[in-house]
Amino acid sequence: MIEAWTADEIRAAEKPLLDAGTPLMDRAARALARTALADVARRRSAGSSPRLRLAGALGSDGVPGPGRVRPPRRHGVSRNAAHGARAVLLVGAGNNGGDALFAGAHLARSGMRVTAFLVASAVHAEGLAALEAAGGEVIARSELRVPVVVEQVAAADVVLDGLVGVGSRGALRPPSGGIVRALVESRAAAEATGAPWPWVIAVDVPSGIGVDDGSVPGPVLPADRTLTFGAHKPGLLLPPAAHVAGVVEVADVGLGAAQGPQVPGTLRMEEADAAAVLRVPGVRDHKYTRGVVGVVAGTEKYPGAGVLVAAGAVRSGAGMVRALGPTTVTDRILTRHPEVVTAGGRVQSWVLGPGIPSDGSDAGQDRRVYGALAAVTGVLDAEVTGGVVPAVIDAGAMAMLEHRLPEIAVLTPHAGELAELMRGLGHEVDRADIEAEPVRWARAAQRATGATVLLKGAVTVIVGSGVTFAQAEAPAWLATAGAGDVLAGLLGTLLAARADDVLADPSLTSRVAAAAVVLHGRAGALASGGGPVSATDVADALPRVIADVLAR
Ligand SMILES: NC(=O)C1=CN([C@@H]2O[C@H](COP(=O)(O)OP(=O)(O)OC[C@H]3O[C@@H](n4cnc5c(N)ncnc54)[C@H](O)[C@@H]3O)[C@@H](O)[C@H]2O)[C@@H](O)CC1
Ligand SMILES: Nc1ncnc2c1ncn2[C@@H]1O[C@H](COP(=O)(O)OP(=O)(O)O)[C@@H](O)[C@H]1O
Ligand SMILES: [K+]
Repeated sequence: MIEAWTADEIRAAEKPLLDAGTPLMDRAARALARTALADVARRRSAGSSPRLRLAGALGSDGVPGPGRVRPPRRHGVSRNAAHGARAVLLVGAGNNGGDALFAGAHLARSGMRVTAFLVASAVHAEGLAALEAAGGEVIARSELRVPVVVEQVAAADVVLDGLVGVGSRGALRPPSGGIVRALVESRAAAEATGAPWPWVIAVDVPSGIGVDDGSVPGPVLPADRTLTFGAHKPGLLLPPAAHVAGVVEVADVGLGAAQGPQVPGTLRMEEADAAAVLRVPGVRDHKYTRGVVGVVAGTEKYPGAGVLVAAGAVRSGAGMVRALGPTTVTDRILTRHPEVVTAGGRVQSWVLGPGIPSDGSDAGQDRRVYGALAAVTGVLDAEVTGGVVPAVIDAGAMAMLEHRLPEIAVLTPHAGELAELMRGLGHEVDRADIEAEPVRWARAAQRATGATVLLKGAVTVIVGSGVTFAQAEAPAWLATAGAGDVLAGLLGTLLAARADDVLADPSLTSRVAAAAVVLHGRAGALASGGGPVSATDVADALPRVIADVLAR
């Protein structure tokens, strides 16, 4: 599990070390210089075409990549390959600028041509002296001209963004904001024309992101790599800031795991954590102990949603799937999945709403959803409903909520659906507002409804009470019709398998939901293999992904 530490938690962890004289900045700067040297050497030895230069930060759809966490490959590159390369340092007033200056001094001593642009009249004095002593060029705040910065950056091999780190508050102020805005424009022009653009390394965080909340309140220079110190910060995991962080790597400066937050608020689940959520059947199990998933999905208008939910549930190992609906839907489900049962009966989880429009055009499906919701919320007697069970509430079912939901209910909107849900709760929001501040709105929905909220996107966020998971394993190819239906079925299966545990400890729900998102993203990646993927392919890849995750 990746645990992110807030700015305050980082400061609290640093304090005793700094008081004891631990050279944290020295460690940070050395790690930064090592990374910059290795990146420049690797790119030079690979021979960087303009396309290659941008490949680190851009996804296939042209949107900066989701900040995947993977270690850099450093072995086998010669440091001499960086000799004569140009580095530009963007240096702010605080310790973040200090890191960049000290790292720049190392780079200059390694033979790189280093230019530092100071955006404040007073910067880290020792760092500045170190850079000057190493022969770096320094452009003072009073001499700063935006076109010159843009020109130098465009001609550089590597840029270290040290404008602001965990001391950041709000959008970048002048002159940093103006410089970064101009650089973002220049980068876009370079991308359009295929002109070269340097490798950008963010020092600790891309300057200008909301370190604790993942917001992007103003201009931010997208990084190819973020070298963050001590621990991840929430903004490196959460969208939209995660999209401008590039590849995130943690430099161990010796903060020590013991001094982190007691209860980390922002997490990223890894494969081993997802494996721990799965319930593997044993000799004493039969289909009912493994969990029955009840599905109310699909209508005459959208029958495929029922088929895809069933596929997600069956292929992820449900003991049994019960699909309820009109025969136009259930016949199609049976044709594709003869193992599905279409008679009513007890279930351990519900999947409600995919393919059911909120226009009331299928009264039968609406009635089934209302009945199941009554079981989830417990408003009807257990004798009638068969008892409270966890649920996935998707698409049309999200428009049918009449009561406050328990945490064992998972709402699974995409941004458009969350906007609709929040408008129904009296908020003036549209899809763009949700996309600009997905975490804020997912948390607002969690508070307003009581449910666990799983907001789908390139980075999917799962909000339970007091915890947010941010998962980024899905390739952009997964943005295809029906992929969300497969996720709903998969999550239904995981909830049914862990229904007793989830009922005993509802806070487990967000963990189960995050595991489903991990498996779904992995299945999308496996089925895609770098190319297009259909929702059916994703469901078909689930058995292999689950086996792989369990085997690790
Ligand atoms: N505390 C330590 O000893 C260590 C800190 N480290 C570095 O120090 C950083 C934190 O240093 P600081 O606490 O000095 O804070 P920062 O360097 O992040 O920022 C502080 C400065 O930025 C300005 N600032 C804040 N918001 C701004 C905005 N929106 N626009 C423009 N300027 C803005 C402030 O006025 C202040 O001058 C970390 O991110 C990390 O890079 C590392 O060296 C490791 C050790
Ligand atoms: N840019 C993207 N990169 C990766 N995954 C994405 C991206 N956009 C959407 N997704 C994922 O694709 C799936 C789409 O689901 P959804 O919008 O519900 O589609 P549908 O309702 O047609 O099934 C979700 O799992 C979502 O997280
Ligand atoms: K920075």
